[in-house]
Amino acid sequence: MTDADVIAEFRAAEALLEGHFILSSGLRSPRYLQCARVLMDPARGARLAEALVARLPAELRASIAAVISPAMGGVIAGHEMGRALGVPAMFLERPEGVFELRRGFRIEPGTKVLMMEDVVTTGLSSREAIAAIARAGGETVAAAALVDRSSGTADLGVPFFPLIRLDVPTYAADALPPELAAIPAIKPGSRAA
Ligand SMILES: O=P(O)(O)OC[C@H]1O[C@H](OP(=O)(O)OP(=O)(O)O)[C@H](O)[C@@H]1O
Ligand SMILES: O=C(O)c1cc(=O)[nH]c(=O)[nH]1
Ligand SMILES: [Mg+2]
Repeated sequence: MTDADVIAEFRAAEALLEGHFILSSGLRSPRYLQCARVLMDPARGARLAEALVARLPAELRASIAAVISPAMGGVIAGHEMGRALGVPAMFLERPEGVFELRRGFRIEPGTKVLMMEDVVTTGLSSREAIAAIARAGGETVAAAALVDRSSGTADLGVPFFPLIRLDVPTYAADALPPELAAIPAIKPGSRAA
């Protein structure tokens, strides 16, 4: 799957949003990749996950025993990666503010895990998820995401395999360009402000 194919999937899902968005990090952006709209079509989600799995080096792919993803955005993406890899898929939640495995999800000590995100902007959520996997006893051998919009700045501390890298502007809240400042801001994600 080429970058143009991936963008066509996002476009077909009406997932390339324009406006004024408050991101998980608090940064502002005129563009938002709404992966939930991409993944609302299970066949599309499966196609994208299979394309991403095909990009993983064979040795790495064979080593992955579980996929763990941070809720909410990572849940369906991680589930589709679990299906494509043929391994269990679990997710992390943060009802107390810190990611943890709940719902009876558990892993054996040393389990080799792929951490799957929908979108990486600053990489903070991914790093928090990887730390939670370590607390649960797992070893994150790689990270993956549908979209890396960090412009190469996100350091996750493990090999990182995004399906597509997109250069999308972000701004500090106190440094907005006038055209963005003129539009009311919305916050689509679930991280507490
Ligand atoms: O790389 P970062 O700067 O951390 O940003 C990316 C994160 O932001 C979004 O989640 P959000 O916290 O908005 O919540 P959600 O997954 O519930 O939508 C997205 O799903 C990633 O987890
Ligand atoms: O950084 C984020 O919070 C973010 C950006 C984006 O484009 N899409 C998304 O779901 N989250
Ligand atoms: Mg998220």
